[in-house]
Amino acid sequence: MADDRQGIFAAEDPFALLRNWLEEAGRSEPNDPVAMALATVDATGLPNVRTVLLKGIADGGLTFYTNYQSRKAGELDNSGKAAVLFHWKSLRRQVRARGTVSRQDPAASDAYFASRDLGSRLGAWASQQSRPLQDRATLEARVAEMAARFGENPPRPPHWGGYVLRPDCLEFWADGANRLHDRFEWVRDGDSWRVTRLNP
Ligand SMILES: Cc1cc2nc3c(=O)[nH]c(=O)nc-3n(C[C@H](O)[C@H](O)[C@H](O)COP(=O)(O)O)c2cc1C
Ligand SMILES: Cc1ncc(COP(=O)(O)O)c(C=O)c1O
Repeated sequence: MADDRQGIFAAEDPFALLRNWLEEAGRSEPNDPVAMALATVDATGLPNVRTVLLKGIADGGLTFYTNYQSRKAGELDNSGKAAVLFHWKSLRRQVRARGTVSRQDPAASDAYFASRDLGSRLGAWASQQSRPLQDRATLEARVAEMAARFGENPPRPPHWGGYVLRPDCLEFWADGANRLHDRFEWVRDGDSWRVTRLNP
């Protein structure tokens, strides 16, 4: 097969390509260029999806942070699998990735948590993410309680931290005229990647 993967699709590996596209999206998207839809499945196989922010790309993994007692955490821990999707409307491009997922090394989660602003650190203590909440005032009272308990230096809550998604398949898509889009799928093949152009 002729290798016609050039221009915006040219890269040595899919993570370098994703970084390039994220950099472009950072210049053109009005908000949250790192926002990605995170898909999981529940114990019955029913899918679930919500947005999270990508916070790092390293060693073949994509990192995001959340509450370890949330609905998504239950599904991630249970299945060990996930998929993510970026859609940058300003670029008319999308990227998807799927693979295995595991909790991040606690020391790395500590370091990221420490970099967050104080309000968000207290918020992570206060929010029982995905569980019912009686009213807004209850949440605000919990934030005040946590502020009184921890002051300026809250440690990372045991119920909050990172996940690392290690994709074995990523697809890069760019809009084309007449819906004849360009698509390239990268599939892990041992230590390297096999790239296939797909029909639009
Ligand atoms: C742009 C955007 C970014 C978000 N980023 C995160 C995130 O990084 N981590 C997170 O836990 N929730 C994030 N959320 C909230 C989630 O979409 C979701 O509502 C929450 O995590 C609860 O999901 P769950 O009940 O499926 O666990 C974000 C929402 C939006 C719209
Ligand atoms: C509940 C929640 N946790 C985590 C994040 C992302 O991490 P950070 O707040 O550190 O940017 C978001 C971003 O919207 C969020 O809504």
